[in-house]
Amino acid sequence: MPITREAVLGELAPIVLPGGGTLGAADLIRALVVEDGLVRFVLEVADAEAARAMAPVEAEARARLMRLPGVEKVQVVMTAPTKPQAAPTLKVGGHPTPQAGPQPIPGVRHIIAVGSGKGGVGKSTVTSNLAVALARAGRRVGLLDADIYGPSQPRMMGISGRPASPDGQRIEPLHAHGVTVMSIGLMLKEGEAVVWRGPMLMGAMQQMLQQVMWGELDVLLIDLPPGTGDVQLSLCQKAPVSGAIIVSTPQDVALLDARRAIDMFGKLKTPVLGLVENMSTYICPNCGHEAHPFGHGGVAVEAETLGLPFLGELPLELEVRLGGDSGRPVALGEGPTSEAYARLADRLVKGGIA
Ligand SMILES: Nc1ncnc2c1ncn2[C@@H]1O[C@H](COP(=O)(O)OP(=O)(O)OP(=O)(O)O)[C@@H](O)[C@H]1O
Repeated sequence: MPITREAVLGELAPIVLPGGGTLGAADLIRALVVEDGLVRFVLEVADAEAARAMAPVEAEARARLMRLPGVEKVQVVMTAPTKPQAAPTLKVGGHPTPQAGPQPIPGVRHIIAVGSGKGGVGKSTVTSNLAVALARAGRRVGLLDADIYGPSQPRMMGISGRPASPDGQRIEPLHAHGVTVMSIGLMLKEGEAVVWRGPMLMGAMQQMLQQVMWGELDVLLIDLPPGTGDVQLSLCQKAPVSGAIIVSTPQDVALLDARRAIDMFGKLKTPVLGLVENMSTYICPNCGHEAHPFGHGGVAVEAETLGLPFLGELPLELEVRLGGDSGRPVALGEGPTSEAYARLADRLVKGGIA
């Protein structure tokens, strides 16, 4: 049986702290990730001295979790919260400011999150191409790259450079192919985000949503990190997300992961708009032969089983990768893939969500 977050939290909550009280009541667990046999989380402590005092708590947490069936590895990191900055700063990733529930982004009509159960299924490719297809259909489109662990939109959309901030508070997004673009990758030094904890991710998401000057947009697409984690949670808590699109390849394993992602959006009360099958049909550029290297139709069947809309199939095509690597999404041109994206865009527009 897979380990659940609830089981992990249930195991950790009763552990007694050195100064009295319990771990659960003190709310010190951050960035909990439960993935296959691995459980990792951050214990937030006041300072180095508190961290030393917490060593037995950490040991007990490890021991308790290792006794849970299915747990193979436990990673615990203790960190002290960063001190609040005195002046407004453009530093991305500070603690979030208190916010009472999801807050609309002024000027932005719809927010669509693009997620996937696992990495490498083409989520970023789909997001950039869909953004371009929507812009070609006359929509005012924004694209936020929130894939904190592997931001790829600067490369895929062909943008670079640090965004300007005229007043030190608001951030000016960049523009490419008719789309307003912001990537968390443009604000960070390489490798920086990898060490971020839950609250810092929340702060960064809040900044990207509220401090970027998005202007008037019909739709803002958000390229999420793969899987289910703190960024997804922050986004759905901080912004009124109209819905989520789940990208998957036809392979079963990807589908299993996709199901987890769908489940998470359900728990976060974010409607799943539908499933997209990427890397579906392969059309040989030389002879025109159609093949299905990863199987075919699995995502449509899964969508039906789950009672979710199937939004379309996107071919596996060399041009897609070349377009992504050169900063010119294939949806800018003509051909079967571009047409498939135009159909997907049209569906969203006709559905009144883009
Ligand atoms: N339909 C496609 N045809 C050919 N290549 C594709 C297709 N979709 C994606 N790719 C290529 O597959 C690789 C992974 O795609 P991408 O980065 O979009 O995946 P991802 O799901 O966003 O991954 P991650 O979340 O790990 O960043 C890229 O090199 C991309 O160009």
